[in-house]
Amino acid sequence: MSLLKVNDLCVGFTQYISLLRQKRLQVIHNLEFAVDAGEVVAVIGSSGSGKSILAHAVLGILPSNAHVSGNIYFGGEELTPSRQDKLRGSEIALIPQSVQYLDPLMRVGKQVRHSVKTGDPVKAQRAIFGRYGLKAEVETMFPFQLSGGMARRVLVSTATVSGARLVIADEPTPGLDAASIKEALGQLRELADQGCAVMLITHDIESALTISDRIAVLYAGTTVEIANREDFSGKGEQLRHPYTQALWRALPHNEFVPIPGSQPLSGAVPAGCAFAPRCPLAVQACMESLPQARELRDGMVRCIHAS
Ligand SMILES: Nc1ncnc2c1ncn2[C@@H]1O[C@H](COP(=O)(O)OP(=O)(O)OP(=O)(O)O)[C@@H](O)[C@H]1O
Ligand code: NI
Repeated sequence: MSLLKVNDLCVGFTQYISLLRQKRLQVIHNLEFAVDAGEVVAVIGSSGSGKSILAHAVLGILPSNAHVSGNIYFGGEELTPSRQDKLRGSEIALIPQSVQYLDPLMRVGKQVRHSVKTGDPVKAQRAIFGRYGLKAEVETMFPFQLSGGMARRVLVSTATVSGARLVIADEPTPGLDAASIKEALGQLRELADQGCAVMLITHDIESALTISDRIAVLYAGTTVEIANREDFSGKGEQLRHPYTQALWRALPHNEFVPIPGSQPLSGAVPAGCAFAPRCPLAVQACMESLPQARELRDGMVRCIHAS
């Protein structure tokens, strides 16, 4: 049983076109995701594919005009809004994308202590700073006094001291140099090795592959494939979906061939398989209905051609 399981998730936003007219913008539909204790599962997909919205749906921090359907289970039980409120910041922690999430007016030691749920907060904060190589004087600093790398370590410390069972890292590496990327990813892998479930949201497939056990590939708001790390090898013959194969081939160290066309915008996603207009394998049936999610070779795929 997975610690976190997301089944058939749909998220839409109500938008007002005029004072009296409103419409529903569907940004996630029929999305599947799961992560277990001890695993890192990456969520990859291009900008606008719904990665952050998935994270926010799990955390229960979507804006009030969002409509959510489908099922989210945590520890085998339905993750209701009241459970989300209870578990967020304790059993479920977010490592946010930006260091701007730190309170600019509060000393960072104090911020980290706020997340400690059991035991002595000062002791816990000092121990975690020590583990992440933050010197004793850092606890009295304000966020603006920290380097980018130090600020990120403070964010990871905050998630770690909370004793979370599920850590969601939303784009933890953009703009970092190679050494810092390696460090940030290494910290996530370490959390998983200590028994956490880690959901790693990223654009960067190559980095994701260095630490992830499995990869969920999002396209236009739905999961098109869940693959194992080893499936990303050679020419991508083991990959199940034409989009994942195209992403793999587009990497600089592979064939470096771009995928023609672009991902449809929310609200303009075609019926059927959203990738069909760009897919070399597309046939009439692909345009007609969304392919069922099916298990294939110890993974999942939504494509009628996959075998
Ligand atoms: N509050 C909102 N109201 C309406 N649409 C929204 C809202 N928040 C996000 N969206 C739309 O939902 C879609 C998915 O957004 P999301 O932020 O999850 O993408 P993402 O995959 O995280 O992209 P990125 O890689 O750029 O962070 C986008 O088309 C976005 O414009
Ligand atoms: Ni995002």
